[in-house]
Amino acid sequence: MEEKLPEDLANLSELDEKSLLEVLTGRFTQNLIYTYIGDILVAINPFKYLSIYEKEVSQYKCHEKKSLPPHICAVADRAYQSMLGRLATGPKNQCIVISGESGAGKTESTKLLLRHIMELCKANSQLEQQILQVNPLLEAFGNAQTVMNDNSSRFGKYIQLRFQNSSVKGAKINEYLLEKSRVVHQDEGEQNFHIFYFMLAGISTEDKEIYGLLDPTRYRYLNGRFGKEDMVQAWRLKYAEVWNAMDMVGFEEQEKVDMMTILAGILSLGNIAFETTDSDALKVSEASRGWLKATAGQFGVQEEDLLKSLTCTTSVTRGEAIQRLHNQQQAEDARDSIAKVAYGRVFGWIVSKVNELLAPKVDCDVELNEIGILDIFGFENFAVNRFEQLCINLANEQLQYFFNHHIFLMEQKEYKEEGITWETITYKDNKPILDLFLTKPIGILSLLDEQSAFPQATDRNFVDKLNSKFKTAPNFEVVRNHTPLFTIVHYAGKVQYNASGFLEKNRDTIPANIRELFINSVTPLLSVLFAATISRTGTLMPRRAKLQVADDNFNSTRKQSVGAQFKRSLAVLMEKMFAAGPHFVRCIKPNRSKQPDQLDSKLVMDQLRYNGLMETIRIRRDGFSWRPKFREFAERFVCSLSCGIQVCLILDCVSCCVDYRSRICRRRYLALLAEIRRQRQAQREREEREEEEERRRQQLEEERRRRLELEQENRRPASPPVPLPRKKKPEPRPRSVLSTVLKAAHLAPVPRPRSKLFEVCYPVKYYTCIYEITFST
Ligand SMILES: Nc1ncnc2c1ncn2[C@@H]1O[C@H](COP(=O)(O)OP(=O)(O)OP(=O)(O)O)[C@@H](O)[C@H]1O
Repeated sequence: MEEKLPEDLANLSELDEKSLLEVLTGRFTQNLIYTYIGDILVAINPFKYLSIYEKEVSQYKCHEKKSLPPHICAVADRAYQSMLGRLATGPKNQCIVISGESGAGKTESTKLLLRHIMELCKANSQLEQQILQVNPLLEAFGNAQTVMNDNSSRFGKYIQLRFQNSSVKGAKINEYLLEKSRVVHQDEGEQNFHIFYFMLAGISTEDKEIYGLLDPTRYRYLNGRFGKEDMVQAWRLKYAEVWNAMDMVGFEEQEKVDMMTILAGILSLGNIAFETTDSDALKVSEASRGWLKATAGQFGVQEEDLLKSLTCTTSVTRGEAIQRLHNQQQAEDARDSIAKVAYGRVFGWIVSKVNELLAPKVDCDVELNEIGILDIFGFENFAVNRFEQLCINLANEQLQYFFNHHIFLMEQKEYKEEGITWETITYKDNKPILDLFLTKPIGILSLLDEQSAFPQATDRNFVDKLNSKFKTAPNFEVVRNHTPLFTIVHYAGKVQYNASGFLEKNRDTIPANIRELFINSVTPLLSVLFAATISRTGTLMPRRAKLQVADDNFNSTRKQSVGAQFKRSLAVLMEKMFAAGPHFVRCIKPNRSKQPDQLDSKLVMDQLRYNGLMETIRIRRDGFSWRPKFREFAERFVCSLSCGIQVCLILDCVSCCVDYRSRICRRRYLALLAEIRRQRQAQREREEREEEEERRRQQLEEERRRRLELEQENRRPASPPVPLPRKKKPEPRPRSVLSTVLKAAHLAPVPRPRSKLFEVCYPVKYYTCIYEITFST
């Protein structure tokens, strides 16, 4: 019989790495890939089909956490119910953060979450189908085969699902940092973006001719390699799926044709090679003359203009156009940067089209709640780490900070507020690393921007600046080398960065002559893409092209650097996430060879360690890891009392710490009652005093009136009048009994609309639950 292993690591009796691994390995062997740490889900990638996503997932609907085995659908259910306000009160918007290294299963988890949320809101309308079906399109253009993962997302995404009450009304996709450099270069064992292979495999012979496509092995940007027949067959099916998705998203025929033509143009462009002549001039090699002609045709521009934009740069200084001839390296860089920009813009445009389609069609005054799902690249540490890795690792630092904030800071703050004796848990606070990156004016990104603004500055200058500013910083290490290297000690380990190309990638400018060339292209989509502006967060904003000349605003407005755009987009993302109720899924990769039923203990332990999961287990184990639903909790522990004011107070009695908690609870409750009684007694006494004084005043008034009458009758001069006692100013009343009581009990009132029967509900934050006290008078 199979051993019953704990479903929640917070319940482990022994907390050491050995027992932790034993439980995870044991569960993995039994195909139990999901395990809880309190309310956090750990998911180990099975690398094989499991039948746990079939009919039984329908049980994960308003389910009690303890009644069903841990599952990704439980996270979807919890987020959905919280968004509807059916669980403990808190922010209505929810966010699910999925993290893990490449190939750990983030994207699969995202798809499962989306699918289950659609299931929960009984989605079968067109919109819900569209939300699920845009995935193949995004994956085709944004994913690629890497050594870590055959279907690796080469961009980060935050999907915001928007709901009106329980039904989904729209969605928005925010994309982050598409790895554009993959278009022109892939490391050994890796491929270009899927779409190139899908297109070459799936396109008909007739269309191949129309788009000017040749044998796939002839393209340098594909490393001259293509797939075996079974692979090609799978790509063919994928191509049909992408084409369907484009129809469904609402791409016009012309747009689809243009898109394919641009992709074909990118492939041809990659084959243009340059050589120097005897006179040191640069020219396109004889062998690639045909490729130049093909590219110009596919991009809808003149061949000579394309050649000029590759071999020289034109800049305008004081009204005078100055031409600078490129050397061979510069011409190759210009070629590659056109390919990267064109591809990046096609991708940005697809995302904007998808967002247009999925935008909520409701009045703007309708309040929509949101569930956001963040699927973003994991921490990266390669043999050579470049600008892209720096940005990716910065994003991961930011996410780790968000995780720490919720799991350690907020949790321990709450215990402190509740007066629970608590041994502080130390954890790796990565705020200093974030400061190292983001502080103005001397954070790494600010210094990079500063150097990028100097045309003469080099990557070496940038690293020298870093060395001089941060040589004593604890998370920075100077590397003495002729290549511009530096090391950052990240939360997940040391990463050495090679700064070659940092300034150019950060500037990411398109020379004005290239932009002008493409704006004037006869391929309408290309023209729109190059006329588009880029928002401060790096989002492409397509607009109608000006067909004659590039508009000068582009050059005059200060373009944001890639680093600044990324920093801003992270800040916007964090703002949204900090305002939402968080849910965490930590994906773990069991082995590097992507094999089922194999678990490499060291690899798993490393991931647990750098994700901070050991500390998380401790805090969840020693703390209050179980946060029951309000209804579930109320059914078990409700008690009702009444005494003049009806007080319905629901007390917390979770099995652990029961005595301690109930004593504290009772003490507070008695103090609350005593305060109510004291206030009422004081009020009664005050009213009695006021009544007595009023009676005395009326008596004196009566006496005085009678004396005056008597004096008038006797026609004698009146004696001096008896002064009337002054009407006393009423004693200041307390604001109200309730407000004083609530103040004494440290509670905050929540205003509710007044009704005939005055009723106010007060949320009482107590340990890990939110309760309601209802006072009715
Ligand atoms: N729950 C699962 N069941 C079966 N297979 C899975 C599951 N999760 C992941 N896989 C397998 O692992 C592969 C990698 O997963 P996925 O693409 O989700 O990783 P990732 O963390 O998103 O990686 P990257 O950061 O590179 O995009 C999938 O293509 C799939 O084959």
